[in-house]
Amino acid sequence: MDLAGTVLSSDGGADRQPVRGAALAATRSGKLEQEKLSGLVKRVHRKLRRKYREVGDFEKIWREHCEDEEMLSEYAVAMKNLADNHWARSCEGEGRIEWCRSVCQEYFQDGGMKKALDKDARSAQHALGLTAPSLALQDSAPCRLDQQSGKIRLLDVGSCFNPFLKFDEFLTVGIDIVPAVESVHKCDFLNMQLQPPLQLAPDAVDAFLLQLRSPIDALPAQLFHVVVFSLLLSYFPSPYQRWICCKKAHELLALHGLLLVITPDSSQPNRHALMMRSWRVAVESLGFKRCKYVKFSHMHLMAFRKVSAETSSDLVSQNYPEMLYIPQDFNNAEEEGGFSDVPTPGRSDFEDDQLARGFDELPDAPYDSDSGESQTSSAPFHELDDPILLHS
Ligand SMILES: C[S@@+](CC[C@H](N)C(=O)[O-])C[C@H]1O[C@@H](n2cnc3c(N)ncnc32)[C@H](O)[C@@H]1O
Repeated sequence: MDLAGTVLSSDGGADRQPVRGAALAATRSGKLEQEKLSGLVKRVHRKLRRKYREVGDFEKIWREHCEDEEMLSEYAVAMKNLADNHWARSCEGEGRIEWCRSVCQEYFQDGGMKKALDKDARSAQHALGLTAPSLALQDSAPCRLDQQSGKIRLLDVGSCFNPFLKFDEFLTVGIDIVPAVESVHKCDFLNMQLQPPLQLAPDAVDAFLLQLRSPIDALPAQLFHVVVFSLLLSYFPSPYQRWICCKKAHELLALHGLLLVITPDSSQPNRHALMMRSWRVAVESLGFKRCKYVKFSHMHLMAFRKVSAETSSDLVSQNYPEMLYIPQDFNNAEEEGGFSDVPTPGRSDFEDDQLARGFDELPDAPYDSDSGESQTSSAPFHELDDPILLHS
């Protein structure tokens, strides 16, 4: 191999060698750029966590964080660049968006919602000891999609570059503290206010969404069929902010709507089984029921149905917000480069029991643990292959 990476061959292909060398060089420089961009994103996450640990006052550090426009703009450009030029080019990174899309199609368009409601009704009958079909089963009319446009109203929180905009079946509202593209509205979801639900016909609700302009400070409750948190919750340095987001999502969703949560984790499926069980309990406590859970190489992907009209937030008897933890919440060594993915304290009997039960949770990729359906027959899901970013 010469200095430019040209490989000598015996088949007279010397004229192809410079091309191959150039391709190798381009791949290498692409990788380097990807690492640089991922590093920038990762540094922003780390800085926020470090400040939270040092200062403790989340309101204060969040205000300062949102005021640092230069840093946030660099972050937004880096995320968009990663999506456009690195993940998209190789199909990496598209997986999570395609997964969200296919879950919505199955649920809203291919009878998934009706199946879920019928199942709920059967379980309720069973619990009451009934055998004959009851009214509940016959009347399980799903929340109707807009009769005019038939579009699925989707709120993408932390949208950055608006990845759902290109899909016709969605009426997408993308929001972000620092939008990377014009179609995303500026909005801090943590501080966004909720208004009473709109009392409008479905087509007027669509018109309302289409006329929204930046910045968005408030949104009416029960407005959306889907809320997406794609790589959002781990942005926050404390479980409490994750909890606030999930609670708000519940309030913003129509009954039977879906919350889709994607969170990074490059470890083996069973490594954080206890953590994912904990997330499930916390999110379900708000009035959701998890209906899908898959683990890709670098992330967990979960779908929760809104099953109760009321948003319950019983913070007294259980410490639900704390249950939305991530390994980095406990990791003090990450700044020194001694990043270890998860704390490893000794376990109590109770924790052992919880851990054992956690293993019941696990999807055996590509198996979907909650629907009980194999995904091998569905369209292939590509996985985000950027452990550098995902370990941030
Ligand atoms: C890791 S990026 C994920 C981008 C995109 N959803 C994806 O899956 O590639 C997290 C995004 O969440 C945004 N974000 C963080 N806190 C937010 C908040 N309180 N309200 C709205 N967006 C927020 C960030 O600005 C950033 O664009």
